[in-house]
Amino acid sequence: MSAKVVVSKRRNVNRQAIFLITLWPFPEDFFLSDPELKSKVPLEYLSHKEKYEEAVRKACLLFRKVIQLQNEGKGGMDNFREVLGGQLGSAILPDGNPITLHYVMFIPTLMGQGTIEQQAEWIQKAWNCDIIGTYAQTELGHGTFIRGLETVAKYDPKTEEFVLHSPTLTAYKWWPGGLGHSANYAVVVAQLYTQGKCHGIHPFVVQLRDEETHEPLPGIKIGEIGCKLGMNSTNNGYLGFDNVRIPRNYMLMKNSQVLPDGTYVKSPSSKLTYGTMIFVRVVLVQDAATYLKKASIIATRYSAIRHQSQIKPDQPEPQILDYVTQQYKLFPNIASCFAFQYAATWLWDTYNNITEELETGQLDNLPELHATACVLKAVSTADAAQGVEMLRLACGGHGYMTASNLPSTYGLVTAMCTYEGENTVLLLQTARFLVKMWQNKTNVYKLPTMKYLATALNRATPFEKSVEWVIAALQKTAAGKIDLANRHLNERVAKGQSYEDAWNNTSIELVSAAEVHGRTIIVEQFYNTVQGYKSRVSKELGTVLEQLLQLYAVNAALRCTGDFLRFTEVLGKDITVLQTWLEELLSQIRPNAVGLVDSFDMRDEILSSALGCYDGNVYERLFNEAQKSPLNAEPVNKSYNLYLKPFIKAQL
Ligand SMILES: Cc1cc2nc3c(=O)[nH]c(=O)nc-3n(C[C@H](O)[C@H](O)[C@H](O)COP(=O)(O)OP(=O)(O)OC[C@H]3O[C@@H](n4cnc5c(N)ncnc54)[C@H](O)[C@@H]3O)c2cc1C
Repeated sequence: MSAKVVVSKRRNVNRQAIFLITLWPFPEDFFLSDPELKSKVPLEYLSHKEKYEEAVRKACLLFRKVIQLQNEGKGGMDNFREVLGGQLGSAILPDGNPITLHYVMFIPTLMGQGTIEQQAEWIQKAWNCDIIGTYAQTELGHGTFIRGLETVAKYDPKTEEFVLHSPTLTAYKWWPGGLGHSANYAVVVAQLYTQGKCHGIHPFVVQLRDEETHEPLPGIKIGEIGCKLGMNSTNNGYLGFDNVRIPRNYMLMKNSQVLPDGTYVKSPSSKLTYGTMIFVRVVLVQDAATYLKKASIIATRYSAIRHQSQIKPDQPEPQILDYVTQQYKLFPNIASCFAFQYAATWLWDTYNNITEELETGQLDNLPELHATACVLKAVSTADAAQGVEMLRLACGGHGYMTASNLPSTYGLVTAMCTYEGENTVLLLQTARFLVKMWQNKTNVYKLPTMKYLATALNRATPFEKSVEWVIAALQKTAAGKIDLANRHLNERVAKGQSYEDAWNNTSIELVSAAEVHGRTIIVEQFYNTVQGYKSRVSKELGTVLEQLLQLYAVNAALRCTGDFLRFTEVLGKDITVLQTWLEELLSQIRPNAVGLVDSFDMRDEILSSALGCYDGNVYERLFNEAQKSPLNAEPVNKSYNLYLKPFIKAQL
């Protein structure tokens, strides 16, 4: 039953060089060679409960090993990032990790919003995993509109305690990862009342379960929310409070405070509370790149193995990779992997620089960072989700198999479009900042990602076949769309609509303007990165990176031809040139396609895909995976005698 095939045409790319550009070293073997981190039965054959129990077992072992590495001085925070992210993390826990929120949200919120004393009290315990936390913000009735949250924290100066209460069913917390049965603490976001006045939402540390028995504490109503499209081991939970009392100093008070007598002291800037959310959005851009890389490797390698139909009647079936429509499904996604990777790296550096400024009280660049993180999170996760689905379709029927790992990768990636800010809502937030900047253009000159707005609209952009032209045309289009949306907004207000109604009525255009702005940033960062690399890498590698950059740019241009025709000098004949350019690039990239995805350097254990393995033994692996179905453990299933036989043999 062997169908040994060697994936061809791997030689043309300097694999090592791209690897150095895109990844950092990590002791994967330490994790992947541990038999205890492998599942004995494929997860899909377990019950919901068994899946959760298996995920907790593995998650505990995983973090124990990370802590062991830390104690041995091998690696730092990167180790956590790796086991929580889309590579090793999703390989070992393909349906989600019930402890992720502890590291991704609970600890960062303590660090970002706790006072020095609160950090001293909580962070060591959290790092040691003496307590396991989650972040409980979303409620059954409200997610996006956090000001509408209903959970109440009322201060009682007599006992110096807050009383947490869920006044309605819709006030129940709903969604937090690990909340169901894993965490024993949570940062809970609730409406703060003191001295008879509501001061809006604030974060509180709340103990949910007994530290020994893990039983829910009195007044805590807690459970898991049930099955989802994906991430079925993340143990997303619900939580209600029945007048639960916590000490005053359990409110995280780095920014706002409640004094013992109940006096409320306001935060110097409401923007300071954005920190954790921005951090996670920045990280998600990297995750979008990682998941898309995974799907691109699987689909591209499979396309080199799969032979189907005929291009010419007298010739053998070609590799499906030779069909141009197949190349169009695969290669723009490969280019997107590079684009998102470079955008993620740039955003991470920007985030770190601005966070350092915040520490010195300098808040000037925070709104731009917020707007940029919103738009990049929205565009990269939406494109990655669409890309993974496209890559799944590119694998035909076998892409629909769980064994391809494409369905569960889609489950993980599409969730990112919703959590940490639903994408449309994030685009509207960026649009709000763009409109503000547009209305006061003198400010725009100072902002690195938006200074183009000051001049783009009036700049001539005669068509030429170059990435520089695509960037200029995208900038002009973004500026044109913001200008038009702003005009329509003002016209609606002039006709008597309230600003809020006018905003809502203009929101399709606003979202679209923000999206083009995001694409402009991504192409620009890709361009800057490739220019920077050119002098440092071999000529051949420089050429391949340039081809990928061009492909990403021309594809971005072709995705908005309608807008280009409206807002730039481009003509119908120029679109034909763009189309031909795209086709030329597909054929130039074809010989390097497999080498390029190999350069992402993901091990077979991380891909977890019968279709994507390095050796190309697709059919053998698919067949072996099928043997793991519990139905194949016996030749005749009992349902035959119980139902099928009586049905077939029935004398009607
Ligand atoms: C897998 C997963 C994990 C999660 N983990 C956590 C967690 O750990 N902790 C936590 O607290 N929460 C968590 N969440 C919740 C998540 O943060 C929310 O689902 C998300 O913020 C979206 O809010 P929502 O569900 O209320 O959607 P809604 O806001 O109800 O969105 C529904 C629709 O309404 C639209 N809409 C809403 N507001 C506007 C507006 N102002 N303008 C235009 N359109 C609008 C949206 O675009 C969308 O199309 C998780 C969610 C998922 C799916």
